[in-house]
Amino acid sequence: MALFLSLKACVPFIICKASMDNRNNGSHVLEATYIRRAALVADRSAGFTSPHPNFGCVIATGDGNIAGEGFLYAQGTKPAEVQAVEAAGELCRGATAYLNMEPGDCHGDHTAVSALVQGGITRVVIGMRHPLQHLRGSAVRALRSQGVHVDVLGEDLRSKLIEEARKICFLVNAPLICRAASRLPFSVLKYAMTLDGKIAASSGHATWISSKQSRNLVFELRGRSDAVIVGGNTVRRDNPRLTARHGGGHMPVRIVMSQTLNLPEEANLWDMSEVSTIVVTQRGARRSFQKLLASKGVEVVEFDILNPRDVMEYFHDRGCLSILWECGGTLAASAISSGIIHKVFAFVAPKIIGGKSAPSPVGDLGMVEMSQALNLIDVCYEQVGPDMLISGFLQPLPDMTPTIPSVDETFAVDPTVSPYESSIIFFYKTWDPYGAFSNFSPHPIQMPDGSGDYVTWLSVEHYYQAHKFVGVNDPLAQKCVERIKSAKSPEEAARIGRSMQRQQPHLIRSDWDNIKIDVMYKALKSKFSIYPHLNCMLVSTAGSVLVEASPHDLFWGGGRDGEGLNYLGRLLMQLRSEFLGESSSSSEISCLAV
Ligand SMILES: NC(=O)C1=CN([C@@H]2O[C@H](COP(=O)(O)OP(=O)(O)OC[C@H]3O[C@@H](n4cnc5c(N)ncnc54)[C@H](OP(=O)(O)O)[C@@H]3O)[C@@H](O)[C@H]2O)C=CC1
Ligand SMILES: Nc1c(N[C@@H]2O[C@H](COP(=O)(O)O)[C@@H](O)[C@H]2O)[nH]c(=O)[nH]c1=O
Repeated sequence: MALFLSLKACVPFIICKASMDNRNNGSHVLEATYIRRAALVADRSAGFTSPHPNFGCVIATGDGNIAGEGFLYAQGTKPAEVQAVEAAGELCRGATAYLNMEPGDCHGDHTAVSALVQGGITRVVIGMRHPLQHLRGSAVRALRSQGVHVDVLGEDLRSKLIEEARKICFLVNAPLICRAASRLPFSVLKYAMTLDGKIAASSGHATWISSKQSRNLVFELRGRSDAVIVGGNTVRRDNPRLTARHGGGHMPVRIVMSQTLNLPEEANLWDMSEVSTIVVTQRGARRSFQKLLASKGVEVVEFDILNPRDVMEYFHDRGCLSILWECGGTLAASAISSGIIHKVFAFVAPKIIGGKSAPSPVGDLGMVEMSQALNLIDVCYEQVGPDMLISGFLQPLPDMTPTIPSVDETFAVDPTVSPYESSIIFFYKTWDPYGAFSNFSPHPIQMPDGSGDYVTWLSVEHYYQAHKFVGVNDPLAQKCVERIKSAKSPEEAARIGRSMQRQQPHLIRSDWDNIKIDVMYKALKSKFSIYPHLNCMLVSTAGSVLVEASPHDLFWGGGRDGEGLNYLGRLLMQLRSEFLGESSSSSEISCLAV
């Protein structure tokens, strides 16, 4: 089938036994191979069951053999991980489990996690985190807390091969990702056209443009969808059945969009014996015809203004993950203009029909220059019988990588940030728009000293640097504290602190690595509590990810390419959350500690 074909093109069918050496040579051959396989395995239920989150699990032993596999057949059936562990039996001990997606602990019972832990799996490699916010990160945390080593692609493992494998994981769960990110079902526009770009002759006759092989593939595409949708004119012209005759099991619901309800009284789509049909229409349209449809068992849903976006939002709320649009060019143009089409499958038949008025796949989009054309992304070309299938995305799948690399989830630190949040506020130099977030900003703070008296520090940086040496029983360390405290500028304080740390590492307090986050947190809390305008500025960024754009500080900053841990940004987000009254317990602070 089409999506499947695209996957097949990317994934070797026969996964060879890969040697363990591959794992250590940095190229991630083994990880990429087995994750791709897990994604393919995850895809096996497609067409048989209603679209659902696709999970696959592959268990590989230390010598590179596959010991067990499993996939989630349908919601509510045995999890992929449980099946794979059962299949692998004793071979699970010390083995690695490859999962295309983080298990979704929907019911709080951690079935998948428990199966892996009890089976004796010591390492889990995960293709992508769960896209649903309330499940995201939960299984990763649970596995790690039980001593299982977890590597998430794109976070803990990065390379070209890993990127390609991740992409396949995204493809396998594209509908879920879209649904989670946009609250719309994943919409695929499919059409068959002649080589001269017509979807019918000028008479409207269209059977058939594409070959039998292509049409069989369309049945499979339908089987992978929750619903197939056409416009009123296609019903009038083609009298389609829109059933999935692919020998699978799943049949999509059929949806007709018609404003006028000027539809035939007898039509294949009103035959509800195999599968049901829903007609969506404009409020008040042809009430008598609505009654006729109702008498045949066809559900009619009225919209105030019938447009593709409202219809898709409605079907999202009815639980649809994926919709196949098989309409003509009029409705296709309207759907594309509304921005709800994610992917296109175009079957191009080597035929020429001509005809000035013969319809084309997409009607008017209001574009006048080629520079306005929509460019497809991740385009695949596959030959299907005599036809060529060209597929690609009209909009990129939302990136599931945490916006900042995280030991834990940003969301856990600050619930105002959505995992799909694209808005990032970078700060670094004090003169930048959000420069006041920098520790070098000239905002003195008052902090209690050892005896509880409040002492003024010229900046957060002064306080932080000095505390590397506070409490160390050495006169030189005490001298360092004084020197840093009286440094004229934050830069000077940083310079003294860093050079003393390099030159005299024995002067650094022994617990520094454990307490440095807490030291910074206290200083920041003071700064953003003392200055109301700073507090307002911080709170005003709610919902955005804060990243200290330091290219070289990979602990406090985000690094040049996002490789830094961005602890300063995280602490600020945590503080922001606290100021906003969001719950943020002290345990969250300690969970930030590396
Ligand atoms: N080769 C192929 O892949 C395909 C070919 N075809 C061919 O295409 C031709 C029909 O194309 P076309 O007329 O474009 O048919 P469409 O399937 O695009 O139907 C258009 C109709 O959709 C309804 N509609 C409801 N809401 C909207 C909206 N917001 N925007 C636009 N339309 C809306 C209207 O129905 P109403 O008038 O009832 O209110 C409108 O007339 C036929 O000849 C058919 O054989 C069709 C599908 C696929
Ligand atoms: N003509 C044409 C297609 N047309 C689409 O298929 C519908 C008919 O489906 P069914 O009645 O179930 O066989 C029709 O209304 C239109 O949506 N599809 C294709 O793959 N290739 C073709 O050449």
